[in-house]
Amino acid sequence: MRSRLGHALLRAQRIQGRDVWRAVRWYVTGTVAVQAAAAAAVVSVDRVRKRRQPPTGEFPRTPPATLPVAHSTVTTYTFGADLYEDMLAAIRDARRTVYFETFIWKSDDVGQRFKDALLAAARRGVEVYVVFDSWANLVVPPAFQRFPRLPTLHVLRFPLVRPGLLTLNLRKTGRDHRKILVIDGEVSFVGGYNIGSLYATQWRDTHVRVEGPSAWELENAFVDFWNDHRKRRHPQIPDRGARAWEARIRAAQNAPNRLSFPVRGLYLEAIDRAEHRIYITQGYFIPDRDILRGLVQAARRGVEVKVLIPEVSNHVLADWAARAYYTQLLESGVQLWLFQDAMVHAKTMTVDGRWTTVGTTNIDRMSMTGNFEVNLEIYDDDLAAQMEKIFATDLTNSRQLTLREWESRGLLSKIGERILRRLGPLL
Ligand SMILES: O=P(O)(O)OC[C@H](O)CO
Repeated sequence: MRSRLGHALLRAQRIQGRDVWRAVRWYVTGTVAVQAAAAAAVVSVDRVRKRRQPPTGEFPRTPPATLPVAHSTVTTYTFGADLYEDMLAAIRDARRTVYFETFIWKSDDVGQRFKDALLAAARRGVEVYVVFDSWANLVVPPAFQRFPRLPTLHVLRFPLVRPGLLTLNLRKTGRDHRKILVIDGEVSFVGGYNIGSLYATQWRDTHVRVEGPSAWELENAFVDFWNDHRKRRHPQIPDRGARAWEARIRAAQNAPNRLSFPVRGLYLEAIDRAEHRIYITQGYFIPDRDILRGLVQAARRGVEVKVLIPEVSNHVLADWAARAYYTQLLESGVQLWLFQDAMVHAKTMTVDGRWTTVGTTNIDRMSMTGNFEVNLEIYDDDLAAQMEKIFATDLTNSRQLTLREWESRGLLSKIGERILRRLGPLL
């Protein structure tokens, strides 16, 4: 009797277990299908809109400015053509070493000029080290990604497949999202600019050039990455340790292989310290809960918080994922400014006119805790003033999104946002 009851209970449990499992499968499949449909709809509408009304790609420019910072100089760039000319000139002037690292490297005119300049440097005996990300350049013709064999040219294609994704080993995940150029250990560049003709004139981005002892910060960042990821055929670069201990200019490197993500920490710290103002410029702005809370708390304690993002970026899904946070930000008093007519792709922040960061790190999950990134943090009032001047110029090309406008958006948008907000952690 007891065993018959036991069997019946067991069977009932099994049936219930199967039902639960089936319900879970339906829920997951349904959710994914709804998200895929919403994403497809948003992407299609965006394509049509951009075809009908392509962005003009015009925006006010702030000319490059060079300022003394600590014992070095820092030059700010906000227009790609200016930056690329100076980067190419620096490669042409190189005497000993060129370290060049980029996420995207287009095969267009600008990309070809960089390739030619790097090859010319290697041919005249300069040791040239090149790193670029395979995933980011999947659409670039393979022929462009091939280089002649030269004893002074060392090329590292950061691998397409990152095995950690399959083995759940965080150390073996992440894309190389960095953009660095270092010449002879004396001049270095970093910022948001990838390499390509579009970025030369039609995207608003920010890069800096550091000349002097603090150029070492980015040299060291390159050497660390190279030595950690080089193949057996690649020479090791001597890591000479800190030639500059200068606290006013420091590089922070996000490095999944070291389980180290200090750029996120420097953002959180600086936001936490803010007393007067925080100005952020970002191409993709999907803050995690701590950055969001930091900004909300800063605004609530009376800090003027302004976030400048593109009205329409080149990644419409990132735009939609970002919208999930607008209500909370606007309600707490954070100002959202939408850049007009062009993509703004800079990754910068200034706090209280004292502290600046410029680098490659977006405020999104992939950059903050996923990819290899590098940012400079700079404590200097004059540089912060220059960055605030750039920010003010950008605001003249932006419109403020008010809470009232945001709240009056249509029901369809609200539904789309709810569905697409779950993509945030993937971006
Ligand atoms: O990944 P980022 O910030 O360099 O931006 C790259 C662009 O989105 C390319 O589509």
